[in-house]
Formats: sequence, structure tokens, C-alpha cells
Amino acid sequence: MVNKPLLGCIADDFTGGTDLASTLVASGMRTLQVIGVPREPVPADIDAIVIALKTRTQPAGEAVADSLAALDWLKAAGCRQFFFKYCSTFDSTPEGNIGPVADALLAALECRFALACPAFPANQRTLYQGYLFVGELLLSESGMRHHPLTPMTDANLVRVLQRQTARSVGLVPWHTVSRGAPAIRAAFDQLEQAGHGYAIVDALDDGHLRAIGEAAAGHRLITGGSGVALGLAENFRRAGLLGDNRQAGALPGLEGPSAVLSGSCSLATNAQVEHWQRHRPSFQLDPLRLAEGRDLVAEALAWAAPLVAREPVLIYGSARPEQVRAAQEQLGAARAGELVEQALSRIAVGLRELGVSKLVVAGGETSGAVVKALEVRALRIGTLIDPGVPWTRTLGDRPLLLALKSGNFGSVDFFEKALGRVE
Ligand SMILES: Nc1ncnc2c1ncn2[C@@H]1O[C@H](COP(=O)(O)OP(=O)(O)O)[C@@H](O)[C@H]1O
Ligand SMILES: O=C(O)[C@@H](O)C(=O)COP(=O)(O)O
Repeated sequence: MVNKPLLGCIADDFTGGTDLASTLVASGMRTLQVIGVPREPVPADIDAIVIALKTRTQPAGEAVADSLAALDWLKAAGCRQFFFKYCSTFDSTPEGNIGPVADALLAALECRFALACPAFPANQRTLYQGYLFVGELLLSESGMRHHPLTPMTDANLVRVLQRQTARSVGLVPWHTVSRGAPAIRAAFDQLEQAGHGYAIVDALDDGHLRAIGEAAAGHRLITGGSGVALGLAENFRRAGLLGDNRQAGALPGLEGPSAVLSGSCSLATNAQVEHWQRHRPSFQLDPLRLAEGRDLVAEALAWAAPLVAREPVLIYGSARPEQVRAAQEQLGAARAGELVEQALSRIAVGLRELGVSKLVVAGGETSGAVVKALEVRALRIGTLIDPGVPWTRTLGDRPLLLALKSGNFGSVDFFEKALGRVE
């Protein structure tokens, strides 16, 4: 086996990183997730590296610069293929950042074409005729239309991506995808020859995603959700580059109390918060009160201190769309979001001082902020709690078990289920 990693991945947020890493682990690739471009040497004998960035909602120029720095590192590490991971709900604004980052990666790799497929059927994201569905709803009719930072109001991804790039965007529709890898490969070639820079690719089930992955074996850059990574390990195996070393994914446990921090305002997370509140203690952070200068961080920690030794606690900013709107009207979306992220980050640090060693964090931006505040540099990936969300264990001193949950993922009892697996 080679010592250089085969696949180099750049994730635009941290929950997205663990989602992708868990897919690669399950398909037999030894995968390390690092937070930002690594500053120290990474362990040898890694098949895939996921560099998790926080570029989804940065200004586009900064997102491009950070992604190119990650690409440079991955190229220098010897990776053969590169993966730009974005959200299965294509979270972005009209300015980006999916288009600008993908454009920059293509240019840096001297390529003219990449596929774009966020489908994740296990989490009910499917693509049909270029339209993204969340369950039975179009993306634009799903809870994503109310996202605090990246509201998605158009389900046609050819249109959405076209607004973000000067390269032309084509479509590989379902009837081609269902004919398997050779037909998909031929469609990619035709689109590239016709001058298209991207192909949105339909996918309704994991079989489609595996076929798309197989068709992309020769692509230098793949862009998409974690679903389209399902078939990539098999390409490396076919080429004799990867063994069949399926990882158990079991992580050594940790003693100590646990807690949940939630900054996601998605439908799924709001339901999980309500479920928790039926039987367990919780503390709410209101961005309007944070903006008035009230020290809710100290209040939350003072509230949690006597409790955590006995039972897990939830501290949350999560709110319904009307409350989020009220806060955003007064503070602006970015400031409201930042206030909650900063408060939850400081609370995470405070909880660790209280001995908490197991943390569930809900929300991609929120996870990014928390993981940065905890100065986590790398994560080992463990077993799945629900599709797209594994337990992870931080590397380095003072290890923590972290479950970074995408806002939209997980069953209604996710928080209890996650903690039940490590207690
Ligand atoms: N009550 C609130 N009002 C306004 N914004 C909020 C509130 N609670 C949380 N937020 C912000 O909403 C954003 C949610 O994004 P994120 O953490 O990525 O969740 P998701 O995974 O659901 O996208 C964060 O920036 C968070 O700080
Ligand atoms: O692809 C996905 O849906 C997730 O992996 C993801 O990117 C999560 O983002 P958030 O919803 O912001 O947590």
C-alpha cells in the first residue's frame, strides 16, 4: 500500500467534514479530519484527509484563499484526487461560495470540468432534473428557505450554480444516470467538449451515487455532498491502490460528564431541542439579550456547574423562524449569528473546565466556532450515530469526544441517542 493519501478533501464546514469523513471510513478508507490546514505532521498510513474549513459563509475572496491554501497542502501531501465538500442542501448565497471556490480549485488543478452533486438519499436529499428535493419537498419549500445565513429559495441547482460562476453549468439527468457509469462518463465527456465547466448530476439512490463515483474515477476534482463519495474507495481498490481495510471506527471512551450545545435553527434541530426539553434541563441564549451586554455565558455556566456532574445539560440559541427574524431585524443576520456562536464557544471552553469530556454540537457554523475555541486540531472518526453524524475523538492533549451534527440531520431523539452511545 502507498503511504501517501489518495484522496484530499476540502470541506466548507466542520459538520460537513465529519459527514464526509464518516462516509470514507465506512467505505474502507483510513481517514483523518484536520481542522484548517495542518501545521504539524499528520499520521502516516492515511488513505484520505479531510481539511475542514469554515468557508461556507465567509466573504467569497477569503473562502477562495483558504480553499486554495488547503489544496496546496493536499497536493504537496501527494493526493491523487481532490474533493470539494459542500452541503447536501447546497447552502450558499447568490455570490457563492460554491461557484467561486470550485472555479478556483479547477483553475489551480488546470482542469476544465467537474461534476456537482449534493444528493444524500440516506438523509432524503435527492436530485431530479436538476431540482433538489428534501424529502418530498423542493429545497425552496423546505425549512432551508428560512436558514439564518444561507436561505435557499431556488431548488433548480443548474440555475443556482450558474449564478455563482462564469463557467457554463450543464445537467446529467436521471435517465442517463440510471444507465450506469459508462453512460454517465460519456455524458461528462460530451458536456466538457461542449464547453460546460460543471455538470449538476441527478441522483435518487445510493446506486446512482456509486455509479457517478465510478464514472468520475479519472476526475481530478469532484464536488458535492458526502453521498457522491460513496463510490470513490472502490475506484482506488480497482486500481490496486487501496486494500480492504474496513475500519471498525471504535473510539476509546472517556470518563466525565456530557453536554449538548445547539446553535442550529433548522426544523430538525428545533424538534430535537424540544424533545430534549421534555425530560432534561436546558438553558436558552437570546441574541437580543447578548447584544444588550448581558453576560449569558457566565449565567449559563453558573447554571450548568451544579447540574453536569449529575446529568447532561443542553445550552442553545436555536429558535423558531419568527424569533430568528426578530433578532435579525434588530441586529442583522451576521451579528445575531456571531453573538450566539461566540457565546456557545465560550460556554464550550467553560464546560471543559467543568470537566465535560463529551459534547454534542448542533449546527455547522456553530460547530466551526466551538471547535476553534476548543483549539481542536484533528479528529479521529468513530461510529455513526445517524446518517452523516459520527462520534469523533480529538487528537492531542485533553481529548474530547465530539459529535458535530449538521443542523438538518438526526432523528428527533438524536441528542439522547448520541449521549447514550458514549455513557
Ligand atoms: N436565536 C437566534 N437568532 C439568530 N441567529 C441564531 C439564533 N440562534 C442561532 N443562530 C445562528 O444561526 C446560525 C445557524 O447556522 P449553523 O450553526 O450552521 O446551523 P445549521 O447546521 O442548521 O446550518 C449560526 O450562525 C447561529 O449562531
Ligand atoms: O451535507 C450536509 O448536509 C452536511 O454534511 C453539511 O454540510 C452540514 O451543514 P450544516 O447544515 O450547516 O450543519
